Amino acid sequence: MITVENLTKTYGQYRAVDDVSFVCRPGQVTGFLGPNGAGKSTTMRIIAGLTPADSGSATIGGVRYHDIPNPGTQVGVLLDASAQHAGRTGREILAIGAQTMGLSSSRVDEMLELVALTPSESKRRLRDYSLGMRQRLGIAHALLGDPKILILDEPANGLDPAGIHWMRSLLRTYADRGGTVLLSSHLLHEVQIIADELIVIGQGRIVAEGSKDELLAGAGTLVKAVDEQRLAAVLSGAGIAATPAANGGLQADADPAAVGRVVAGTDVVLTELRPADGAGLEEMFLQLTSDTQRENTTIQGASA
Ligand SMILES: Nc1ncnc2c1ncn2[C@@H]1O[C@H](COP(=O)(O)OP(=O)(O)OP(=O)(O)O)[C@@H](O)[C@H]1O
Repeated sequence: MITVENLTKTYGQYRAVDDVSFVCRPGQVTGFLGPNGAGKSTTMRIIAGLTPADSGSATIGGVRYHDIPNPGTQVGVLLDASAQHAGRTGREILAIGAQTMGLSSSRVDEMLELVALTPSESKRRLRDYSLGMRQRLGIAHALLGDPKILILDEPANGLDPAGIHWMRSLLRTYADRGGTVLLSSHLLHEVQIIADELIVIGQGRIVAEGSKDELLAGAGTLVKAVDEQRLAAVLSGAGIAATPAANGGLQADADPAAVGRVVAGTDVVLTELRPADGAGLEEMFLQLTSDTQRENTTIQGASA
């Protein structure tokens, strides 16, 4: 379990992390979302003992990162996939990691296989790796010591669609086996698929947190019909507010069952009816992290 309590970090006059508190639990993937400069990396660096906080605390299993014996066997960290010696080969980087953690060298081959880096790729120098290959190597490095906790900053960055799919199943399996994952990303859709819990940060402050289902529950319904004007009229007649959705159709301010019930007794022919999840997260992200939202009230999910 990762516990962050009232964490604050200031650079000069600028408060990069402002009284941030959250918990990441075993068996769950916690998505850490926020726009550029929101304070995600700084928070993760503090948790991983790389940046000192001004105040507050960050512990892993109740212990500060620096106080964990052989930390790589407890916590896997990937903050910057390029932050390795560029002249070393992928295999050398993993071998040094294994040696430092006192692991058998067979672990290196296991990890290379896990992240699908071929023997010939593993002999190339890091400077010749693509970003996606660096991410794969970084994930291999984070998993080397078989830790129960993973802290990953933008791990999907640079991965191709197959790579993103691969990472998603890897992290899902890891969490389902009881692992704790804290993962930051700009890829809202990706986080939406992968995460159980969401933490949204804007200008150093947490603006929303809770289970994904709770946070998206209020997103309403995406509904499309052959005749959308007629649909809009029917919804409006039933007292359901609806606005045009970004990719066609209407976003109705009611759950799908309520919308379906209203439409069922009319001549409106629906072509789509579903929870407006995708649009919901993006809307929420933009709304909660816009420049004017610094003083916004935190939205708390019940199970946070
Ligand atoms: N060492 C530093 N010195 C001065 N300012 C810093 C330092 N590190 C981070 N900051 C500032 O703190 C703020 C938060 O940065 P941080 O890297 O944590 O954001 P982020 O949410 O990870 O952003 P991104 O998504 O762009 O990576 C930014 O305004 C950044 O400029």
